Amino acid sequence: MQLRQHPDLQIEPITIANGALTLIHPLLADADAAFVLEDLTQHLDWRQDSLRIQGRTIPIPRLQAWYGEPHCHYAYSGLRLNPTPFSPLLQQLRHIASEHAAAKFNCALCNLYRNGQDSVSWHADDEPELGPAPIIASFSFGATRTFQIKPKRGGQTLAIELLHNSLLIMSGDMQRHWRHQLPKTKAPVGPRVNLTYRYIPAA
Ligand SMILES: O=C(O)CCC(=O)C(=O)O
Ligand SMILES: [Fe+2]
Repeated sequence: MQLRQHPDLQIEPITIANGALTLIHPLLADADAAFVLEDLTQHLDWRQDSLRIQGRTIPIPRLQAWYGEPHCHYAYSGLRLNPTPFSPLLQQLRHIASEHAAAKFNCALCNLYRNGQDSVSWHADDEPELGPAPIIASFSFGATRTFQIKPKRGGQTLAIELLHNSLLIMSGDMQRHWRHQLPKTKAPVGPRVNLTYRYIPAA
């Protein structure tokens, strides 16, 4: 299936100091976005990973999957993930991400937030293998969740609502100067799929 762009696609630059953020919504034609949500929820290689913290094994509060080219090993908080090759659908989304971000991508970290108790805590995607100023293209499908960012050196937290069928592009010095998180919520929310496309050069 060939994904179609939404006829009312809007591109909104979000001004922040020391970094760049662009939010695109609505991204895909409504029926295509519904198909993508269903397909990714059903068919990605979702895994429950755990972290070892002070000798204890803690399941991370979301399911994850790691896709990309064979050299794209990804070390994340003590996990080392081997990539699954992109499916045709993930290839198409990679292409859409590349067009909007004017950048190439060769891997994608996928997150499934099953409900409001799933989350990702404060971090920056500043691993050395991503380079000094990584461009990250982050798709959202499913439940609306709040994405928060705050400057590493302290200051106010900003909140951005990530709606179904949106694409958030983080670039410039964003990962160097800011952290981000997706907090838990007590509100009753359904599942949300997030895909973050990244680029890791071959060694
Ligand atoms: O779910 C999101 O919108 C953010 C995910 C994220 O920050 C990450 O995977 O690095
Ligand atoms: Fe992140």
